[in-house]
Amino acid sequence: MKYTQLGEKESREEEGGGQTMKVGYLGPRGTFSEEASFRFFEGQDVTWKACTSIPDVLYAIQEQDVDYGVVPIENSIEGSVSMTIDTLSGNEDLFVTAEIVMPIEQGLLTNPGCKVSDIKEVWSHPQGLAQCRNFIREIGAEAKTYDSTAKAAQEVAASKRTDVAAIGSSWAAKIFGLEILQSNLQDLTENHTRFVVVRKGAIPLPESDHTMLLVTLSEERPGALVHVLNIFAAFGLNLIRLESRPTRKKLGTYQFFIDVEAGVETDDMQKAVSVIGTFGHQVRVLGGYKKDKKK
Ligand SMILES: O=C(O)C(=O)C[C@]1(C(=O)O)C=C[C@@H](O)C=C1
Repeated sequence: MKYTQLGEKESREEEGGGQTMKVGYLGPRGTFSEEASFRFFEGQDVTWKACTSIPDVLYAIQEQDVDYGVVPIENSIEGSVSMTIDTLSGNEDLFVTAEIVMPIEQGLLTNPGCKVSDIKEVWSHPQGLAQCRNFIREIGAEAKTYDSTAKAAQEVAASKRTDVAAIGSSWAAKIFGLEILQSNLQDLTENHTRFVVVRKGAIPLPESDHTMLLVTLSEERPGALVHVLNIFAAFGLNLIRLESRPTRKKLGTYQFFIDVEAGVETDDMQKAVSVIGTFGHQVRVLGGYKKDKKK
């Protein structure tokens, strides 16, 4: 039996399936999240739900309004998308099943008849603004945040103003009838965002080759984190990401997001999780994925 990247058996017909999947993403139409979702679910029978914010995508999964959600988790220029990792860590039911890596090209989107020198404000998602910090400073514009790059584009179009611009995708420009005054605005040409596909409840992920964990140390003492890291090392497990985030319970206390280069189902991975647990540390498997090598 073959499994999909979502951990489901590939042949739905065999099980009398064939039903449409409902997938949520950050809307409105024209976001990078929409493009990532379309790429990942290409060729599958999907009904789409455009949500108004990243947490809304994750809440829609939790409330079973959608079967899957696609959310950005990390950008090569700006780092983690904290809204995603904090909502994931706060909701025990959410489970990561796949990864999508996509190049991000930010454009300056305006109503027709606009010049760069006219622009007083640029509107975008905080990640879009952060990726283009140098450009915004150079033109001396004020930055205004929106829930998504496409929402900003929609608002620029609705305003009909010629002294504001959105930062977003060429796809959003097309949808909202905007001009692309300048392309590739991001501070560095290498600009990739990692998205994850999330569902409610854990499932087997036999094809995964990476595991995402959330570790909370049993106590704050010298060497506690090193102790956990040594357990991974003892099982020969390579860590590709280690990030601390506030627990949001008490100032100065942290939890650790760890990506391990091993499938969720592998023996070493399961043993490492269990050994870490026996020392009183909390380990939650946030999910797993097959590395997206399309980058
Ligand atoms: O606003 C969008 O278009 C999104 O899909 C969100 C998002 C993000 O949060 O990182 C996705 C990719 C880009 O990095 C910029 C914005």
